[in-house]
Amino acid sequence: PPRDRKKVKHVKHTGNITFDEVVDIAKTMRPRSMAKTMAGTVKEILGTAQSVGCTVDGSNPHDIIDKLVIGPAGSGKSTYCANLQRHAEACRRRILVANLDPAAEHFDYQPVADVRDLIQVHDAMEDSELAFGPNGGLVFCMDYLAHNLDWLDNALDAVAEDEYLLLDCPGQIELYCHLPVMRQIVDYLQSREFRLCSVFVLDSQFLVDPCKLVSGLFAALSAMVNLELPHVNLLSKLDLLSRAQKRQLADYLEPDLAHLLAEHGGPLSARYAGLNAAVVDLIDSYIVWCDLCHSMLATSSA
Ligand SMILES: Nc1nc2c(ncn2[C@@H]2O[C@H](COP(=O)(O)OP(=O)(O)OP(=O)(O)O)[C@@H](O)[C@H]2O)c(=O)[nH]1
Repeated sequence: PPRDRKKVKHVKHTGNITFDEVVDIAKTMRPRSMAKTMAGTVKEILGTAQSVGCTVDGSNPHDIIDKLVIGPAGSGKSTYCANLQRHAEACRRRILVANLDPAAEHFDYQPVADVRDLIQVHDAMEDSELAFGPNGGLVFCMDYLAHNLDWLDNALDAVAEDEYLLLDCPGQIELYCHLPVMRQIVDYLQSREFRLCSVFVLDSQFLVDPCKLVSGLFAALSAMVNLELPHVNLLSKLDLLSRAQKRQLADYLEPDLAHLLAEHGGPLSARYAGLNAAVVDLIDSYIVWCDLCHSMLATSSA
């Protein structure tokens, strides 16, 4: 509100802005921001909104405390959940993890709920009538869960309102990109007052090759559009990057994609210049570049 700054103190802001407005403000403030990346500037703006009492899309910026951990197979979702739970324990805090992967064979966290108590992928594969293969079996199991969501509700009954919950999801990328099942689960959890955001775990190998980078970001983008949740991209396995790749990483965290594709997109890049320009435009319009990095090996994390 307009005010005389010298006379009117302790003004309470009760406004609301949309997340798109936060991103627009971050773009304007970027040259003055101390953050290394655009995502950092967005966080600065969110922090300011929080401190002046302004909500974002109707929620307090700190309100999101349940994370749907998604991403391609083997990208490190379960490892991230286990590490976060261990880290919380070391800080004398509590993070609960629920396993939503009916095909999980091993994970290193103590689950508060485990979908395998409802159905396992082997059930769908070994049933002589169903006789699914591993991928079809997993989709069948997730569909079964979506039709039995009261089970999930009961299993998560122990989770108090202000507790921090991670949902470790399966690695089949089609569940997030075009099948309706994860969206049904998300909608149900939101109707039960879970305040969700999605964490899309992406192997950092994706980030040091421009073509793989585009394909990884497209997968992340389609999950973001399909689930319509606040979305964070998280890079895993940084310890597996070579020294040279680690040096390159900074360029890829906030890249000039058009330049990267033109320089390193392979022999076809000139022929597909128009398509590449459209791809770059689409990604630039929707993705706030990721700067959250994670490594299983704490000593070599970036
Ligand atoms: N070196 C290294 N290995 C990792 C890291 N994170 C995960 N891994 C390894 O990558 C493999 C897959 O990790 P998971 O955490 O099971 O991956 P996931 O995404 O849960 O896998 P799915 O549930 O099968 O999709 C395991 O062998 C992990 O030990 C990391 O930061 N560094």
